[in-house]
Amino acid sequence: MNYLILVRHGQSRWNLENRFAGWVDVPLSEKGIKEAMDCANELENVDLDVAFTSKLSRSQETLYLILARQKKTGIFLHDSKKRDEWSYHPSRFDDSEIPIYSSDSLNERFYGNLQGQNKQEAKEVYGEEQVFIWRRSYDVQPPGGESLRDTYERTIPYFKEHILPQLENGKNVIVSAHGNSLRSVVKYIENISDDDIPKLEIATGKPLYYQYVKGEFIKKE
Ligand SMILES: O=C(O)[C@@H](CO)OP(=O)(O)O
Repeated sequence: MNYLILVRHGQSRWNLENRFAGWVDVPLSEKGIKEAMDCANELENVDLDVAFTSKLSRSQETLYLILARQKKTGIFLHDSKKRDEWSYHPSRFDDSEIPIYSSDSLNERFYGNLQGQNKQEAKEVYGEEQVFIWRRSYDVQPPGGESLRDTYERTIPYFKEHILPQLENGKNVIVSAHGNSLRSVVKYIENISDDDIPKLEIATGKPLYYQYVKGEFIKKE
């Protein structure tokens, strides 16, 4: 029986400052580093075969800290036409090495014109209800940005094409990503309705653990 672990990056500098981050590549805060290290301690004895992350450094930093605790060398397999010829192919990896695939399909929701804005100030300007709708509804796009549906529509095809086959092959998979890309993944694997998805919050640095059994995801506390 193999498993899927989903981790939202530790607190970022802009989570700390209560600003919309989206695709802005802000790093972890000091507290975020500590959260990622606590998460690493929790996962220390969990055997991992393959890692996926976004193109944003906060999710990559979180992943590095998790792998460092496991004394594993994560090796990025970057996309390029020559990758299979020039890269160090995973078939040559030893037990201390783990392939990392990164994609902007796993990036945070693109927050458009809200990126950089303070969330409290946005509530004062646009009203609390409107900001909640932008942040948590399924279908409504924030100005110039992606709705959760838009995020889902890039995240889930990537999940099906790249992550599911690894699970099908019996691999233990970790995905280090973002609040809204992971809300999409959890919506998909737990079959959460559009009406219920606004209630789903994913905490920073707290791993979600699923066993993968015959095509089914079984959540473990
Ligand atoms: O700012 C963001 O990019 C996200 C996650 O931190 O915010 P929200 O939780 O409001 O979707």
